[in-house]
Amino acid sequence: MLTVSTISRSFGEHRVLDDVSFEVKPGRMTGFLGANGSGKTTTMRIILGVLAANGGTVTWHGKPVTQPVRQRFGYMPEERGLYPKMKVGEQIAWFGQLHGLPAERAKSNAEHLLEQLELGERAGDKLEDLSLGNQQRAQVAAALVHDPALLILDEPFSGLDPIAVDTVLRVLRERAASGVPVLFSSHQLALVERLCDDLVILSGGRIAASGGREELRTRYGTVRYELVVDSDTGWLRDVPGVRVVSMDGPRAVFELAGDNGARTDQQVLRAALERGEVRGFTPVAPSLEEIFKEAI
Ligand SMILES: Nc1ncnc2c1ncn2[C@@H]1O[C@H](COP(=O)(O)OP(=O)(O)OP(=O)(O)O)[C@@H](O)[C@H]1O
Repeated sequence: MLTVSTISRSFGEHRVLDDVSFEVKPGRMTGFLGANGSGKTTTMRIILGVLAANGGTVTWHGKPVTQPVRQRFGYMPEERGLYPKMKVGEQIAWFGQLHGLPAERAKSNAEHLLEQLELGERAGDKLEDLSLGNQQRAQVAAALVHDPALLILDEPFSGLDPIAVDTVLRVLRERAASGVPVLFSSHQLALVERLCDDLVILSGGRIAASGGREELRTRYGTVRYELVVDSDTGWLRDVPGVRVVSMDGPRAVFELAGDNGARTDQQVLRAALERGEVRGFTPVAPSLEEIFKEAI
């Protein structure tokens, strides 16, 4: 497990990170969210030792992160760092060797990864001859080629089409399932919602929220209910304590005012049944977008 404890960092007078603590757990995909400039990349650089913290610690399985430990981390930086003129396959294998793999193993890992990322046929091409999306897949391969014990990925899905997102996602999930903690930043909330187990949300350099996705759903965001009846739902507007979010004939989405929702939702259901047939009555969990807006 990676543990970030009370790290802080300033650039001049600007305090960019303030008392940031969170964990990245084995076998889990952790989404790292925050508005532009909230400090995600700075945090990742500190984890990787590219940048020093002004205070706080980063530990791996409870011990300080030393250079040999860091060598086993996989990092996809924000500023993509592959060589445009070098052939993709050779380049990925070379990155494996840089991280300490023997040449043969680096080569076979590179071949396997490029196949998995559906880039196998482009292994002999120069990086600059690939489309931007395919270059991005090659970046993912470079971060994974040495079978890292931890993965830190800065915006791995930006600029990928939906098919490529699924391909990269499959590869990352496989690594997570084998026990590797994965931390990735993204601005694509719908995507994060679909694929992460845990979330860390930064706001202005501080932790705004962190924890399991489902746990955050119950902690943040207001539960809504969807009611579907045979006739019209217009009467809902006159029920005290009910705030209608949207209404379309027989279908309405509403929230309950106050914290006594458990009883009141049943009262609304009974009121609906008194008026006729009820076809659906379902709590609607808040979306990650709602959680994000509420947390920051
Ligand atoms: N080397 C630096 N010198 C001065 N300021 C810096 C430096 N690196 C980062 N910053 C500042 O720190 C703040 C946080 O930047 P950071 O790149 O960590 O944010 P981010 O959450 O990754 O943003 P984005 O989502 O836009 O990538 C920004 O205000 C940025 O300008």
